Amino acid sequence: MNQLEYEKNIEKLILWAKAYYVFDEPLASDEEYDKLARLCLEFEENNPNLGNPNSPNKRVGGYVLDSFKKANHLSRMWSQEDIFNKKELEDWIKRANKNGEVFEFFIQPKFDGASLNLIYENGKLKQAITRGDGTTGEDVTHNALTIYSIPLEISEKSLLEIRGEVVIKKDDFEAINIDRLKNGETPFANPRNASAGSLRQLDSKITAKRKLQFIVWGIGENSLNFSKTSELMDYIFSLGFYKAPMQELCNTIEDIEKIYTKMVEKRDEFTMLLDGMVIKVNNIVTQNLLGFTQKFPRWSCAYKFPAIEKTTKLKDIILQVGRTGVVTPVAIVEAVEIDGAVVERATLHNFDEIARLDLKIDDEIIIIRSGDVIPKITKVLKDRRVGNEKNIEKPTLCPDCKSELLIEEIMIKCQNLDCPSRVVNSIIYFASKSCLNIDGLGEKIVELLVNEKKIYDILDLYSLKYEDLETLEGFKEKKINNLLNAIENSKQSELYRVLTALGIEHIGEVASKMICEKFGLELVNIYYEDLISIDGIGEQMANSFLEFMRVNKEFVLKLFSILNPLVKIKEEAKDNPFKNKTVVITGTMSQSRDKIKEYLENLGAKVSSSVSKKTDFLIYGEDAGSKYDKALELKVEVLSEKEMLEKVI
Ligand SMILES: NC(=O)c1ccc[n+]([C@@H]2O[C@H](COP(=O)([O-])OP(=O)(O)OC[C@H]3O[C@@H](n4cnc5c(N)ncnc54)[C@H](O)[C@@H]3O)[C@@H](O)[C@H]2O)c1
Ligand SMILES: [Zn+2]
Repeated sequence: MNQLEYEKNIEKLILWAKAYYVFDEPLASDEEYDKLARLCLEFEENNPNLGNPNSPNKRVGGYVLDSFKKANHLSRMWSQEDIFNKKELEDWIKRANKNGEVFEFFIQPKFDGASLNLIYENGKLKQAITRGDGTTGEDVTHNALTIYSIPLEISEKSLLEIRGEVVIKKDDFEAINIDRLKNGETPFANPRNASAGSLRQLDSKITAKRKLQFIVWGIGENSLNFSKTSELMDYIFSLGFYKAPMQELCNTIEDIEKIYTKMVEKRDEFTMLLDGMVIKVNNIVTQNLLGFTQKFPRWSCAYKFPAIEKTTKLKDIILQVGRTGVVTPVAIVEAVEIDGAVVERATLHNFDEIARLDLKIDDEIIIIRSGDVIPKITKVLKDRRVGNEKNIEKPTLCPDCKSELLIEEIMIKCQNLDCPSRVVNSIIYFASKSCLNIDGLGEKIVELLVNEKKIYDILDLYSLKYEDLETLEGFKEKKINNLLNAIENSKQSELYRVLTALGIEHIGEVASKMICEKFGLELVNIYYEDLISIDGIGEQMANSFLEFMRVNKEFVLKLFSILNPLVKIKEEAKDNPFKNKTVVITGTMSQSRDKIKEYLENLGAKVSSSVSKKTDFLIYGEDAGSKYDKALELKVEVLSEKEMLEKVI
């Protein structure tokens, strides 16, 4: 990189940092930002006189929003030096530990959110300030007051700065984005941007709605007397701050690596987003000797996890037709490796999402893949457009059977029941695990059977013969027999599985079970009133079910006669004091609670898990806790296990 390129890159970094820190709307993935920052750092190290004083490598990242009152921290806030692998870990330790002492390390998860400094005076929360540039931040005290995990009062009376991360649960993040979409606002790209954006609101009513959490990770100004960070932190947790899981002590690089591997494995189990772990030298005297660079403590570093967000390019959109005829767009992207997997596709749900993202073919995009969730596009990098990106048009004809598509609000549907894609997908669904569980009848084989015109619908499966399959490529004796056996064995499945397998819109496994338990094979003859009388079946479900039966009754009867499904009708319970009553069970009983639950359900009771005004009885065992108190408060009748049994006899 020459000086001109360096200056250009610094300009870019500053622009990206502003977008990220000030507007909570990144213009790049973290990985791209970190890469560029490192390249610039290399230049700065090789050319100490040419470095730009405003380089993000030389300062703590944040900028302060003008609309807020500014406030100073009592002592400086810092960033963390990033490391990405074992080699960098070894280098960091070598730099920190010049004399080769035995270091003890204190390790904490690094939650990704917004940094916040809380000033407590005389045990009272006095001020809450965002990190800003490390010296001055935004005064967000009014918003901090709405965060339940920030105590307003603590028992420590000396002047104390408590530092932590304001984060948002992954589930709450999804909910906020759904809400923002409804209001026509752009969704946040990730939970970090969502927490930073929610903390920096002028109207604290908005912050209050966002369910922010505060996770303490350290302190600033203080007069506490501890010799180890781990002991200091235990004291801070004892003041009433939330203690995150996995705070660990260790001595060797190998142990640090073990903890790292464990934390990476568990990362998806955390309810909040983690982007690494922070390693701190535990001894506070050593910390003071090591001190700080311009930007971070020399006695700690952030060991980053593999990135789950990457930048790539949208190559194309393909259309998939599901079993119900819904046409779903799928993004085909330039292959990119994310956390060990090569990603080439991302879900898009529907055409509204394409419009909302303002996505065009050839756009550069940020894509996220975390855990087992299907990759998703979180952001279109519009400032990188060059002008020849192509619009994505809504289809009017089915990509498979070419019949005209029906546009139903945000859904686009192929209505042709014989559409090959629909047929294939409905057979795949019919054979799937939660339906008839026909082993060996997966996607590829169903496609082959339909394409080779061996079957046209579900019923044809049951008239397949050895000779039909013999001629197909890859079908040898064993495979043919296994498949035919699996199909034969699916006869006599439970009725509710057969009903579920039909894939009637809005009728899933739970609804199927309820309908089958009540009506058995008579379900083909029932009326609206019959259906709606089942608790849990609403108008939409009833209509969908009846419409399906109106059109497909003959087909269903034929299927029943071939399959001869197993019918289990639940007998109506005899009259008793618990019939049709809502019951809650709490505490330890003479038998397992599941047994008691089953017993009550056989009596016709609905067993619920929480006490409310609608609860008729609370049955309690030993050590009954808050549910018992709540029942008394709501004047719900409470019965011991013995009293319950006496009532029935
Ligand atoms: N995508 C972009 O355009 C863009 C732009 C700027 C910065 N960034 C990203 O932001 C990061 C740099 O930001 P940063 O300087 O705020 O650093 P950082 O967020 O990586 O790390 C420092 C912060 O970590 C937090 N933290 C969490 N747990 C902690 C713990 N246990 N102990 C101490 N601190 C803890 C603190 O708030 C601290 O301020 C980079 O990783 C970069 O990728 C991205
Ligand atoms: Zn079609």
